[in-house]
Amino acid sequence: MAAVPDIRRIGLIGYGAAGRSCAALLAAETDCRVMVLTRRPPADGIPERVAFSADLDALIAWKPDAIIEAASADAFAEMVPDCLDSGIDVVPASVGALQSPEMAARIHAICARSGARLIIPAGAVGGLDYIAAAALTGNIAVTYTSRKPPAAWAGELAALDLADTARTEPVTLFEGSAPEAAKLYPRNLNAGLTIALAAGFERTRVRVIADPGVTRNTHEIAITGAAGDAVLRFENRASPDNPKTSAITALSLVATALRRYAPVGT
Ligand SMILES: NC(=O)C1=CN([C@@H]2O[C@H](COP(=O)(O)OP(=O)(O)OC[C@H]3O[C@@H](n4cnc5c(N)ncnc54)[C@H](O)[C@@H]3O)[C@@H](O)[C@H]2O)C=CC1
Ligand SMILES: O=C([O-])CC(=O)C(=O)O
Repeated sequence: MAAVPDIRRIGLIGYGAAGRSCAALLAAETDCRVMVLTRRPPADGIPERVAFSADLDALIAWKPDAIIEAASADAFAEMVPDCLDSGIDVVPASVGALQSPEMAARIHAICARSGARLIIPAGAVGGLDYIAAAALTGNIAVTYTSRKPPAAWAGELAALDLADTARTEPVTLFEGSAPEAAKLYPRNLNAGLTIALAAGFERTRVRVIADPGVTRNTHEIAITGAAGDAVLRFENRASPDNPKTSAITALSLVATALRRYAPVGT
């Protein structure tokens, strides 16, 4: 591993709920410099040590040590391949973009060629180390259940004419595979695909529930297999700026990006 540089340079794609939190967290590290790629740089409230650009070439030319993607599945498809092709590691929030077999194959080919890594963060959940370890037995079944308050599903419930129903009872929006879930709900099911990457797509089932009985974004992962059984449950506070996104997501993205500098670490 290369020596830790005096100044750590992190790029950031997206300046929405998660992106703003990432920028603030990174700016609090005095030896970090951040360049944010966003279509509309803010006029004020810019944290110290944070610069903005609307141009991917400028971000890549700045030579960040790593880039955090915190924008969307579309932004992932538009920009992450070029970042990796330039030899820059990427920590993506929009992991659901890998539901597309074509995109996954393209990313693998680019990384093999450039030596860069796509480093998948735990994001809104955890326990991926356990799941990946248990999956080595070849005998594992995982059920992931996402329960969020109806506010996190406002647009989707309205489109299905289920907004009134979801005010009083849980509405199951989806049951099936993780890639299908991420394709159908790219802004809400990155966690499902993250778990499936650790467990294996064919071993992971996903349930998605808009639940008026929960106030937090609640994720349950039930694992059964040859190594043992486990149930993991995460009750995440939502980001104040986006009810779909758990606040822990930005913390996970930054922790993952900074972990690459640690000479000793998890
Ligand atoms: N991995 C995980 O566990 C989780 C992942 N996410 C994902 O993280 C990402 C960011 O989430 P939030 O910050 O809550 O979303 P947000 O909607 O609050 O912010 C996204 C920002 O990215 C910008 N953006 C989107 N597409 C773009 C493009 N093609 N080019 C340039 N800018 C673009 C938007 O204008 C917006 O400012 C989303 O893809 C979300 O689904 C969210 C929660 C958990
Ligand atoms: O933030 C969360 O609770 C999970 C989420 O939106 C996702 O997996 O895309």
